[in-house]
Amino acid sequence: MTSLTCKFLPDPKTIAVVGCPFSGGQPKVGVDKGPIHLVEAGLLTQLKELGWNVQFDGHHQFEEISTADDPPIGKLKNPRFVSRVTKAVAQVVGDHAKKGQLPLTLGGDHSLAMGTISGTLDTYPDACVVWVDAHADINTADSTDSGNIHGMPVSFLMGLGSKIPEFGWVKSALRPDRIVYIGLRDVDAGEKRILKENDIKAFSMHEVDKYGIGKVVEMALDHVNPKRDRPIHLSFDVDALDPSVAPSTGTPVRGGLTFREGHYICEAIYETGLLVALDLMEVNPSLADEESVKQTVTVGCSLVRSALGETLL
Ligand SMILES: NC(=[NH2+])NCCC[C@H](N)C(=O)O
Ligand SMILES: [Mn+2]
Ligand SMILES: [Mn+2]
Repeated sequence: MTSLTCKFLPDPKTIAVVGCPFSGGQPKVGVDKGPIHLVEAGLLTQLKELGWNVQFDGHHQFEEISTADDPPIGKLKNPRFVSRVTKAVAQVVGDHAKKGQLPLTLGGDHSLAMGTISGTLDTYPDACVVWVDAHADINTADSTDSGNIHGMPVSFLMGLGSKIPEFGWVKSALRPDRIVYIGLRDVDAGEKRILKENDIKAFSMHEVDKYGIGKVVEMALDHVNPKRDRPIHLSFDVDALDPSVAPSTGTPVRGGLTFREGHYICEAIYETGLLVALDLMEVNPSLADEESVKQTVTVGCSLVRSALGETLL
């Protein structure tokens, strides 16, 4: 058994698995089945084998807070449902973090990160976020074309754009200099402007090609965590990986991270000993054939293991 290094967590080191079968932040059915497939693939046992105490309260049921009457607010789709679900997730993640546990949130679509990161920052105001994704997910209510809220959680967390009363519970707790992106390659024109205006650090696939993943992760951490003393929230959208590696996801974009580049990021974050929360989002087992689903779920489990202490040697 390995000895787990996580400076902010008391012994026994405990993971609280937060299963979030939720798809309201985007239009494709099936992403709500992601967490069920990840757990059924044996993820909880795999984490126990790494030496973690694993607590799983079952998948959260959000049906009771869904609402039949949820017309768009401006362009935003399912705004009330997304707000209620992410608010509940913020509470659960925050409660686990305050108990000294490491919340592992299994999505579900990436709008859930509005909740997970709120819960983290509520517990660790000094935390920084490493966001691994093909997309920046920083559209505002004004800049979005699609109206899909999974493309907007970062702007909501920063308090950018027009205020939507329904999301009034979200504090503007995320500072632009406390997030760094890795893997971007499909960023909307409005998002590019928002990233520039707010001076947000991003390492796109161009930088991954240019410097290599080792250097990129080092530069990313130098930016958000120069003294390596802040807690880290890692939010991993599986579509950061190339579609040849993780095909079953709602918005695949070619030219993504290789299998090893994705795992390297997770390993390097674990090695800091500063990880306090982890999201794995956007696994959609209803898209693609059976073999591709299995491949995507398997790679999702192994990314999580890498971020939680699995080493190659
Ligand atoms: N979490 C994701 N997969 N996000 C994709 C977002 C795509 C696009 N930028 C949008 O705002 O609709
Ligand atoms: Mn994405
Ligand atoms: Mn995303």
